[in-house]
Amino acid sequence: MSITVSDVSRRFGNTTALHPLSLEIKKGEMVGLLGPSGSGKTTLLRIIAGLEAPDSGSIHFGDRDVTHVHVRKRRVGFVFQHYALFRHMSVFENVAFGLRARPTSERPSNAEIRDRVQHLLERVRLDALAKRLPSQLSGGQQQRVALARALAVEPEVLLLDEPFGALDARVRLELRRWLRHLHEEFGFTSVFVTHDQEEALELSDRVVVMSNGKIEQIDTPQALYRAPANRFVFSFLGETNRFGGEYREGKLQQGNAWIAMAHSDIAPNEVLLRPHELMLTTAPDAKAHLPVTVDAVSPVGSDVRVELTADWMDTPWLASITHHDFDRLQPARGANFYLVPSRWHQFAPETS
Ligand SMILES: Nc1ncnc2c1ncn2[C@@H]1O[C@H](COP(=O)(O)OP(=O)(O)OP(=O)(O)O)[C@@H](O)[C@H]1O
Repeated sequence: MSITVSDVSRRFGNTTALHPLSLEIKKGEMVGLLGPSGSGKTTLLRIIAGLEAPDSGSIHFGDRDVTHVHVRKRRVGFVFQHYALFRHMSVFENVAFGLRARPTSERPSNAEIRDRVQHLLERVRLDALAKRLPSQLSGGQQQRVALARALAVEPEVLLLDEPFGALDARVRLELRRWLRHLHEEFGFTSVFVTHDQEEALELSDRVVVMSNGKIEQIDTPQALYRAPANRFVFSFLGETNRFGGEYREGKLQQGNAWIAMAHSDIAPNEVLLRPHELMLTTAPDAKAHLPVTVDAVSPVGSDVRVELTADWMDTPWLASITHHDFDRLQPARGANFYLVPSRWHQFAPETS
């Protein structure tokens, strides 16, 4: 089922939660709505679900205009972070609930319900726990029940609002993979809300980046990361170091620091750099003079993250260096080095 959002807007009193925006989600696609708190992600999801009415615009599922169709008749499945399971019902009954609640004419037989629930519980690897109550499950297991419950009614559209928000990092990672597999097996169209960049980039076919009730960019994760449309998208998608200064004599300068570069009309006074685009060295380069002092070192992970300070910075910078360079340079707290950038980025200033 494709979803078409056309010129949808929504205000709450004086707050504009959504400026008129449009979005086309293809059948079978998995789309992540990504943005900072208050950017309008949940409002957009709730309007697609039918839990909230837009002030203007329309929502179509395929050719069907569902703008004024009640949530119960839209045949969407939900998984919300705080959309708790029924506490007094077993895992099995929680998953069966949506089927049993159907009007008699549409309700499957008890045997069919049993088979379908059984199959779903196997898919989420909870068949052994079918008789337990939700309180006897871990948080990750509960979210798997919530997903099975949403899928039991065979929705063509699955909507998820921060579904794994409350879980620890490892369980999150496991559930993400598992959601992706189910998505491919069942072929539904999914829209999920997250403020976690990594989650959006890993799960989505396309990501919708939002800020202040507007869509900043809609693209595949790769295209978003490689070709961000603007400064906001660049900054939001990954850690960013900022060098601000004045352009003089072929260099962008700030205090005793400078980077040699061609003049830029779009952003003459600023460049942005990712942590992995910086090299830590013991001597300055002919193209850049960026003296820094090591403030903290975190050698956990595939790279070593080094936090750096200097008088010429607005806020501390982050460089990520290889373990090999870390062993060679031994950057202890308080030690002085230079940074050599391999690449930088320039964008027009943000307007809002
Ligand atoms: N029921 C409501 N009444 C008043 N204001 C609301 C209501 N729902 C949302 N808003 C406002 O609309 C804006 C968008 O909120 P929304 O919940 O859609 O953002 P979000 O991107 O999902 O944020 P978060 O990640 O914090 O959930 C915010 O400024 C919010 O305060």
